[in-house]
Amino acid sequence: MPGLTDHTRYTSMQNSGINHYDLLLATAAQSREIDRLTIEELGLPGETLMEIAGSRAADLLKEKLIPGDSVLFVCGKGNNAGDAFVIARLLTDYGIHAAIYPVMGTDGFSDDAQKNYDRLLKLAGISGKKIAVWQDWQDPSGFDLIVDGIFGTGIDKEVRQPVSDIIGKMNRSGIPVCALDIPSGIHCDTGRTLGTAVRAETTIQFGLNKLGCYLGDGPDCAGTRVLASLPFPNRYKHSVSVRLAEMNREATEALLHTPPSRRSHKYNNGVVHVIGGSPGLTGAPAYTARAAWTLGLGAVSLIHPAGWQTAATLETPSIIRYPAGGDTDHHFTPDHIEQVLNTLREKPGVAVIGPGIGRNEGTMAFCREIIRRSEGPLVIDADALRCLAGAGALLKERSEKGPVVLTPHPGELKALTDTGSGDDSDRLRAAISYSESTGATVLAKGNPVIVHSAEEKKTILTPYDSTIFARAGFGDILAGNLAAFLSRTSQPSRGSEAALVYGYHKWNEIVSRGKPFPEPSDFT
Ligand SMILES: NC(=O)C1=CN([C@@H]2O[C@H](COP(=O)(O)OP(=O)(O)OC[C@H]3O[C@@H](n4cnc5c(N)ncnc54)[C@H](O)[C@@H]3O)[C@@H](O)[C@H]2O)[C@@H](O)CC1
Ligand SMILES: Nc1ncnc2c1ncn2[C@@H]1O[C@H](COP(=O)(O)OP(=O)(O)O)[C@@H](O)[C@H]1O
Ligand SMILES: [K+]
Repeated sequence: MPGLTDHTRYTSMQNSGINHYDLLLATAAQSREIDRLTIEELGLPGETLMEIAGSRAADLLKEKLIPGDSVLFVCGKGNNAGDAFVIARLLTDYGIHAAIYPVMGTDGFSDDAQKNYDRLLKLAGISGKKIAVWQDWQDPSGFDLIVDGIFGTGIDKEVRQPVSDIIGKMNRSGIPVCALDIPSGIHCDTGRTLGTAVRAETTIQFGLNKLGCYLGDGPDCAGTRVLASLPFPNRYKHSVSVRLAEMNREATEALLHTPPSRRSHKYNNGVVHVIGGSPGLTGAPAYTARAAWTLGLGAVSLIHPAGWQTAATLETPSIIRYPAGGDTDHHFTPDHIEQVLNTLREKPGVAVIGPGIGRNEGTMAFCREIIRRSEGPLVIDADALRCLAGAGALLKERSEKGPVVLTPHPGELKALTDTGSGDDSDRLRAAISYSESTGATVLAKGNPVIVHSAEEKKTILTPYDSTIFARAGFGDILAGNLAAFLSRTSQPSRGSEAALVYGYHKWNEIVSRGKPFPEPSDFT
């Protein structure tokens, strides 16, 4: 068999006909509760769900396997093993040579796993097909695929011997692994490795995407992620509040063509003001302003300390400059507050504060006052985020006046929220709790990017590798793009999602034009 190396089918399955529910990312408890409701309230037996899950997965695998191929099923004792037994039965009937390795023995299977183990052996009996049941690990060379049915969402402690040893052998075998639901050893809620974890080429998730396949070690261990649908009523999925960003380019760009609305509030939506700059950091606010301008706004202004005027590399004459203070002012200080607030009031729009602004003490005091006294949509980026340490109350008050989006990278998020180790799961928790306590939307940069809007009670994760943007200047571009999108929508999470998705498609467009490593200036 050719192996599961051709990912196009999986990828296209993931991208085609996406509906909102296919983007949800569930925790283990949410998965269990949705299972429970479907079984107990709707009355669809768990055994039926397992049959559907197994048959969806078998159909996917049949596209990659031909009769005569050999598949090793490595199984635990829970329902994840039950799924594997269903697949083994269906593939055996299709002409695959199956071997089963129950790594923890054959006693104590869950009820549904036991039923399907018995059915598998019965099928072998009635059809005269031989199914090898391994007692110990054997040399797997000669197998075309290993199916990982050891642990699914039910893992609750570190993987120990002998299972950890077997996982190591699976990983070193060189044979492609297809994980069922989640790679065994990955925690469903955090993506953390519980001692050791399967490294799969493909992961077939059942019913709902699993949060752990998108956080921490999850993406590396899961490989290509596929969703096989189960008949869980959508009504039961409403408890899941985390989802993937919708990578729809057309819808994203259409938002840019939404005319500045004269909706509820008085702000002119076609205007962005960028407040930033300090010695040595003149490029950052220029990038931000240009990134906003290229998205078709009515007006973009750059408000900067007057002292660095001559050093600025702006190159876009349409961007209006507002030098603050006099020629000897190289940093923003509290002396500039009234002048800057007057500029913001003259032409209401979206303000971005922070690119290249520096961390000088006077500048921090300036930032706090601008944040406190400005009105309307506000993006707080880069060093301006540092002025918020211990100023949650200020932010809370400000968020009541208009949407505020913070764009911390992991270091800034840590400083803001005092989180622990700072892995993805910590970032997720920190972004949600800081947003909830302050009312601001948090766009936590990193891989994945995590957006949480307290106002909309939504959390969004990027589904692509965002490390492509880990080059100096892309944070500034994102801040400008974000401000432009916020000028077109009153929903901060929608504006944030759109800015991220826009950047991703723009990146691919530049790469497809023959430039392998796009740079920030390509976005302006
Ligand atoms: N019930 C349902 O409606 C469905 C469940 N499905 C499958 O069921 C899976 C969840 O099944 P389960 O809840 O039975 O859990 P798992 O199959 O993930 O396995 C949990 C079992 O392993 C044991 N265990 C957990 N951590 C361990 C460790 N570190 N070392 C040794 N043993 C450990 C537990 O005590 C339990 O017996 C899903 O991931 C999915 O694959 C699917 O069949 C779809 C439908
Ligand atoms: N379109 C995008 N999609 C996903 N992530 C993005 C995008 N644009 C920027 N980023 C994130 O922003 C980070 C860069 O911002 P930052 O670390 O503040 O750097 P800088 O200030 O040097 O520009 C990237 O590592 C990435 O996490
Ligand atoms: K698994």
